[in-house]
Amino acid sequence: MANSRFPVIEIFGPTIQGEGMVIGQKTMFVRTAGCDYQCSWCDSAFTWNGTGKADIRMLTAEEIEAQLRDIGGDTYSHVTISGGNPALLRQLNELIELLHSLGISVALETQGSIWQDWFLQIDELTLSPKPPSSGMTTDWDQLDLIVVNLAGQKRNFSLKVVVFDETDLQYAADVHERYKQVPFFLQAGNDDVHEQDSALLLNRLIERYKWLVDTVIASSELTNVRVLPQLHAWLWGNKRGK
Ligand SMILES: C[S@@+](CC[C@H](N)C(=O)[O-])C[C@H]1O[C@@H](n2cnc3c(N)ncnc32)[C@H](O)[C@@H]1O
Ligand SMILES: Nc1nc2[nH]cc(C(=O)O)c2c(=O)[nH]1
Ligand code: SF4
Ligand SMILES: [Mg+2]
Repeated sequence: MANSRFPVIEIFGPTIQGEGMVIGQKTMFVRTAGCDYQCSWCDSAFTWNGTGKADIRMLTAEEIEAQLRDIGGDTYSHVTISGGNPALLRQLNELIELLHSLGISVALETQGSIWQDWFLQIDELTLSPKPPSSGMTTDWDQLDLIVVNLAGQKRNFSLKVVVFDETDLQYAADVHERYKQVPFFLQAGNDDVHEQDSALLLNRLIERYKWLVDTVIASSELTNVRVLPQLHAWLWGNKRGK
């Protein structure tokens, strides 16, 4: 009987996947607490900075699935696990296997800092290494290991780098060059994760996305890439649980 408990900070949806390789996919979200990074511009800092502590529930896979069903009823067949860094959770295969047994596909968002064997069970895995503006340092050996393991098993995975400035763009080009065979996504950074005026924020997000699109169009290093915004932030601003 699988009965590990996982630190869950929010379960929400159905919504649409706002980012990356399955953008637009109707999905539920399970957001776990805790992260081994502290990105300067993290739009989910409540998962690791203590401000979301009161919302954390230690749930088993069965309890998570029951809450997904309570909230989403029969309106979903896809679940995205995000965080924080869900790769901190060694037994998460218990949740993945339960969801798979119910015919539900599972996507995952992680920064590529920690490997878990259950990565091989994820249907759509996004690795999002962090550029210099985040203040974080990439562990290239670890990221190499993760990419080699996933590519070696022909898993469905991609790389997604959030870009705020020219230095981040060069980092993105370096990541893409290092892992040329991996589907590559660039994402415009939201540089005001506290703005509550959604109209004001939208103008800013469109402007940042346009800058990134124009810059990538002009780039000779970034050719076989896709450039995306965070669609959920365009629709719902910095609102949590969307
Ligand atoms: C909140 S993180 C959680 C999963 C994992 N820790 C990671 O970073 O991949 C999910 C995604 O949101 C992106 N993200 C976080 N803050 C952002 C921001 N201010 N602007 C754009 N993307 C952001 C991350 O780069 C990552 O791709
Ligand atoms: N709609 C929606 N799409 C997302 N894609 C990645 C997200 C994340 O926080 O990992 C996210 C999120 O928080 N909301
Ligand atoms: S790795 Fe992800 S969750 Fe962790 S601080 Fe960075 S953006 Fe936030
Ligand atoms: Mg998010």
